[in-house]
Amino acid sequence: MTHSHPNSLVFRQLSEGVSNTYTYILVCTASKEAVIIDPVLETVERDSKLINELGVKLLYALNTHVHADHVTGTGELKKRFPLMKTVLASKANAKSDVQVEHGETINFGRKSLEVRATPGHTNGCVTYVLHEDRMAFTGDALLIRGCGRTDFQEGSAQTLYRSVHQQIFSLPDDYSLYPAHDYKGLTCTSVEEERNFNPRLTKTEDEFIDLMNNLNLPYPKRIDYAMPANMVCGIYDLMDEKTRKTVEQSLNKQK
Ligand SMILES: N[C@@H](CCC(=O)N[C@@H](CSS)C(=O)NCC(=O)O)C(=O)O
Repeated sequence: MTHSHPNSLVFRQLSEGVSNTYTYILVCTASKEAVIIDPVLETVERDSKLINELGVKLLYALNTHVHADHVTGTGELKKRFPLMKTVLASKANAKSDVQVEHGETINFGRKSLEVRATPGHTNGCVTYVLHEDRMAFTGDALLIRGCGRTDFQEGSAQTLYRSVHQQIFSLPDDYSLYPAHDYKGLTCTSVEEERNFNPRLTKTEDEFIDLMNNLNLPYPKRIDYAMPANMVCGIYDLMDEKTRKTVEQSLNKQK
């Protein structure tokens, strides 16, 4: 891994094409300590290879929330990097090594991610803010020109609207925003762009609630096994037998 400045960051945005999920790897170059955000089960092999090639020490695998559309890669990553800790918000009421609260930080080397609670898509959704590099990882709370749906997993349009306005749009204009998904090939946005051009979040709160309550989206195809699997961070040994078998079958089908 090459780097020019002791405080610099190595940053990788990785995509998974079936669920259109983005995974992020962040490395503090001074210490070579790293975190991964929202890894996906199907791409664990690829991500592990990259982590090894970069020669870094993976400290944490952070899930921005309990995903409903894909199985997290954190369980399989833990087998490959046994010292790594899984992280979820305590509000997710799930099993993880570390449970974070609003206002806490996750530290790797000289870098520090601030945890901001951004519920609404789910109760346990958080946004991770890396102030020194002017970046935030918004999970499904804020998507590029969109936002996470609010019709299951304790979703609430009013809560989401307030989360985005109070916790994400309150960041400086030039902060780059990285979502957990994009369905149109876009990769990154900024606070200023979303404050001006997000077709949902520029509406009034009442208009937003009305719009979100009438999206009528089909349920994610994998929700029935992805949610219970993600409630235990994708760790096979902690899954009930039916969930574990379904996860294994779905993985084998894709090989
Ligand atoms: N078709 C996909 C699910 C697509 C979907 O519902 N995406 C979620 C985020 S993952 S739960 C979402 O919030 N979308 C917002 C929107 O406006 O579409 C599947 O079957 O997995």
